[in-house]
Amino acid sequence: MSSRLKHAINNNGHLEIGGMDTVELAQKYGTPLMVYDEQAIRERCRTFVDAFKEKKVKAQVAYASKAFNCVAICQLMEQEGLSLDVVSGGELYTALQAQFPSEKIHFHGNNKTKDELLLGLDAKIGCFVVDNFYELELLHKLASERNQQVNILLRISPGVEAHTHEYISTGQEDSKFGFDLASGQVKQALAKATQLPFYNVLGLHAHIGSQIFETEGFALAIEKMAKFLDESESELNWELSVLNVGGGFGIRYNEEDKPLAIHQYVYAICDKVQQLWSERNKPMPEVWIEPGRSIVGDTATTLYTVGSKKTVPGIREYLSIDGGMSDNLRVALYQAKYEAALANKMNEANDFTYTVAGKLCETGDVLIHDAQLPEAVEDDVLAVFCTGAYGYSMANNYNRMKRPAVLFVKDGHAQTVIKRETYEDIIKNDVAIFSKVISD
Ligand SMILES: Cc1ncc(COP(=O)(O)O)c(C=O)c1O
Ligand SMILES: N[C@@H](CCCC[NH3+])C(=O)O
Repeated sequence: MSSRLKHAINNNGHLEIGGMDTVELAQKYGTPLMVYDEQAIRERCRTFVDAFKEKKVKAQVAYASKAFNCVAICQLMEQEGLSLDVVSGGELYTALQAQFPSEKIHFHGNNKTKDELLLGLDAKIGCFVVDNFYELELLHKLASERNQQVNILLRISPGVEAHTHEYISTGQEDSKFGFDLASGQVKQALAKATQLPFYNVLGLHAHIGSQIFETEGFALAIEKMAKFLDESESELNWELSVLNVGGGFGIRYNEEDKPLAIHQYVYAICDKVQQLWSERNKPMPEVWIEPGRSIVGDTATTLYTVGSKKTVPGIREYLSIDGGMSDNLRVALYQAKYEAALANKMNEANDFTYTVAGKLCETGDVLIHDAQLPEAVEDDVLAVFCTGAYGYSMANNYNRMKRPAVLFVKDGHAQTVIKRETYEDIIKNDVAIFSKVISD
């Protein structure tokens, strides 16, 4: 299969990641196991940052931590000099526990609760991305009660539909996110926000969707924002200093996916802003972006152990593994397609076709529909590639499954960054309704 990704294979014919034999990792740490190539994450971060430097555009690259959030990844992002996008109290709390610099945290969400807003205010985070009129009022009320000045961006819904799965497209008019541009809500919100004394309105934010393979959608959203600013900046006596164009840069999960290189997305965004702002005769704003998937997506591989097989004569052969939709919901949710290999048989021919099924009690719990693999037997190690984004972060305890362990590997060294859940973890919030007295 020439179109497959190239993988490192060691002398034992085993898949290697970060200088580690994945079959040995599976034996030592158990499965399902998520293995992140730490160096690859760092390289993705640097590519984004360097691309802006090459274009000489002042920028903030904020890692969209919803893609994968834990203390270790927040620490890594700080080391790489990135900012952080959070969308909930839980993500914010994790970042703060990791001692991520709060002034580089941006807080998103279409229904941040009062408690979450207070957590952000207490931490003096860098910026709130205000999503709607309710939040515009509420956040200002809370800020004024504390006599605290806050930076905000207004999230707009620019009316640009990214060509992606319906559920991960967010910039269209009919969206739960942001102030609608076409109907005048953005102007109304901006007029209000710029009058409110505890707000420092930095600029606008638009995110058009996820897993995007072209740059036209970003250019269109930027054009729409520039046009809007032409019509409203002077009227409101306000000037935008930050333009946040969100994330959504695509990655290659399988041979159907044809993403651009990271720097091509960044160059296209910078070129468009530079062109329009020079036409507008205005100083360049800071450009902020929020990549999630394109930083971590292709840097992790999930290892599973092969168990039962079932042949449906003349139809298919099921190969079952010890995880499934509890550690990777994306297939059931978006019909996502993944590639896989047998980590212990990397040099064997892929002569067999299997339907890789999870172990959850759900017919739709299939991870790969037609996986081309060597003949698989029990205890083989199945490696599913590109599971780094929205894998662990959407993992769940359906069927009271334990969420997997997560490792960072680098230079022949493995580090646990999230421990495997235990059965004790599974019942830790359960409250018994009576105590059973055991008599002998
Ligand atoms: C507001 C916002 N920013 C950033 C992202 C990150 O997107 P991606 O992981 O596709 O880069 C998302 C998710 O789609 C989002 O909703
Ligand atoms: N969770 C989604 C994308 C949503 C991104 C957040 N707006 C995925 O796995 O592709």
